[in-house]
Amino acid sequence: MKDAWSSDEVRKAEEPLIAAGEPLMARAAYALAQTVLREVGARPADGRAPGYRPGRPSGTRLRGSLGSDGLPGRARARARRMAGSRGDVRGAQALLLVGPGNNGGDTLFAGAHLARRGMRVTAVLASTRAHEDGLAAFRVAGGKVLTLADIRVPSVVRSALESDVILDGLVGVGARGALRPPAGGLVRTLAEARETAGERWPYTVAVDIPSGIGVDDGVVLGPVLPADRTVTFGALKPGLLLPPAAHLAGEVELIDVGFPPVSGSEGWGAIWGVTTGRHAMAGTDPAAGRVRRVEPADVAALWPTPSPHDHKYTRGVVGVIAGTTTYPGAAVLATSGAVLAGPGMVRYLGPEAVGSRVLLERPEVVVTGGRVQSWVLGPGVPAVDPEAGPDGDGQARRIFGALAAVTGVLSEDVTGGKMPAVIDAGALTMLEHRLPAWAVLTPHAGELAELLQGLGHDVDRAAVEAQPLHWVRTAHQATGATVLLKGAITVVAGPGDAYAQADAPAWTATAGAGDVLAGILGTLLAGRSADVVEDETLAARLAAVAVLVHGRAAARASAGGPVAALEIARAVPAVVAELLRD
Ligand SMILES: NC(=O)C1=CN([C@@H]2O[C@H](COP(=O)(O)OP(=O)(O)OC[C@H]3O[C@@H](n4cnc5c(N)ncnc54)[C@H](O)[C@@H]3O)[C@@H](O)[C@H]2O)[C@@H](O)CC1
Ligand SMILES: Nc1ncnc2c1ncn2[C@@H]1O[C@H](COP(=O)(O)OP(=O)(O)O)[C@@H](O)[C@H]1O
Ligand SMILES: [K+]
Repeated sequence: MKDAWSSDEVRKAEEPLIAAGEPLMARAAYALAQTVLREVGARPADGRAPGYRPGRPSGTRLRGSLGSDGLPGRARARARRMAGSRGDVRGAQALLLVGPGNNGGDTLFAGAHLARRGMRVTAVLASTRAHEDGLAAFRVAGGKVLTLADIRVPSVVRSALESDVILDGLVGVGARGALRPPAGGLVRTLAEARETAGERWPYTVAVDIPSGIGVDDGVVLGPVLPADRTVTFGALKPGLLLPPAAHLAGEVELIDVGFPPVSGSEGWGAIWGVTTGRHAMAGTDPAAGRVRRVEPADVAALWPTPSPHDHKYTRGVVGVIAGTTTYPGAAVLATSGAVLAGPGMVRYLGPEAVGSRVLLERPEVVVTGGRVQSWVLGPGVPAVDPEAGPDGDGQARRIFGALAAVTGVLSEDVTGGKMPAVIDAGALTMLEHRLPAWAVLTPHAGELAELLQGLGHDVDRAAVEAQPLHWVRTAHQATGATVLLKGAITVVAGPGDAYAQADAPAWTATAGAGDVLAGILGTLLAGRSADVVEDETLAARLAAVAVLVHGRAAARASAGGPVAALEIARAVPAVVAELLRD
């Protein structure tokens, strides 16, 4: 599990370490410089750093821990390797964008390392203030210092285009709001120049965060220079995991500067004396949990893996109400996703003609009613038209019945107990009662905007995409349900922690992929139905696991090319097997 720390949390972690005289900035700057030396040293003969591809997906890679001398272990090993190819970086050019705070300080100290290794390094100070010791060290090492006030933006752009690498050290966790002038104007112009330059633009490294992103909520309120790599210190920040900001961070490299290790809420509680697992944090709601990302290594502990004592009914039965005679494909895709994620059984409820098509693809599906341990409601079922009333071959009527069980309107004697559910597509327009956290809404941005409009919020698709965490949390609070907002980075929030998953290739944006996801999640909820009802934070975690498995299945089926939704479902068993084995 990857955990992001809010800017306040980072400060609280730094305070005692700084008070104890730990050289945090020296470690940060050293590791940053090693990264730059590695990237510049590996550049091809044409002078461009490798790996720059506009729009390539972001990922997160963790660095090694600190060595006994307080320096990051792997970075040290790299430094020795670099010594053999020292000439590689000599004469290469670096441009530093330097702000007034410690983020600028990190950048100046890193620039001093680069200059000592023979690089030609220029720092552009965006403010009248700069980190004094950093500036002194940079000057002593032979770095050239310019101020934005003296040289003006067009000359910085020219200098950028002549450089091999740019370091963005304007603001870090001390940032508040969009970048203000003159830094804002500089970054806007550089971002435009990058668009024009394409592949000719130098390798760009963001120091701690890309300056201008919302550190704690991932919003992008103004200009940001997209980075190829972000070297972040101590802990990940929510804005490096959350859309839209995470799309601007490139590859994220986490440098251990000596913060205490944290794994999950327990470790966190131990550090801060918090025992509830809930804590003031990132994002917009101080009562909400942290921002996290489920990783492949987390899946085995959460996946409902059968034991020798199980039979099909103990493993969980998924009930799918999806598809109509007009949209039969969604029924095939949702049941396929459910079956191939490995439940005890899948029941399908719907028009006979659709059931027959489901059976052609998946003969394992049972097309009669009966007890289920989770519902998958709505894929391929049209939105309810208030004028015309329920329709869709009786699917809306069936969904209203299932929702009555999920919301607790029907007595448990009738329903057989509390019932988790995936509520997708047309079923999102049929919500009449408050939902439990073990009901998971799975809208895309347009559907979430419509849902929120129905709840009285003035919001459209673009607004949801601009502030996904905020609106997902708002929808959770308004409905009670766990909410999963689908996208290139899928955001999930329920009671407690939120999750931001970036597992799928862009080819996944294809009709029917969401239906498969609904089926996979249905199987997870059925397999762990008792647990999700017991622990109201579990549905969000399982939803994040479903997104991870779905994304990896899409990547496997795509193999870098186009992918059809049914092929995503077909790739699920191999992906799950691999995740359970590792
Ligand atoms: N505290 C420490 O010892 C360490 C801090 N570290 C670095 O220090 C950074 C935090 O440093 P600071 O707290 O000094 O803050 P920053 O350097 O992130 O930024 C604060 C400065 O930027 C200005 N600023 C804030 N918002 C702005 C905006 N929207 N537009 C333009 N200017 C804006 C502020 O007026 C202030 O002068 C981290 O991100 C990290 O890079 C690292 O060196 C690790 C150790
Ligand atoms: N740019 C993208 N990159 C990766 N995955 C994406 C992207 N856009 C959408 N997705 C994923 O594709 C799926 C599309 O689902 P959805 O919009 O519900 O389509 P449908 O209703 O046709 O099944 C979701 O899992 C979503 O997270
Ligand atoms: K920065």
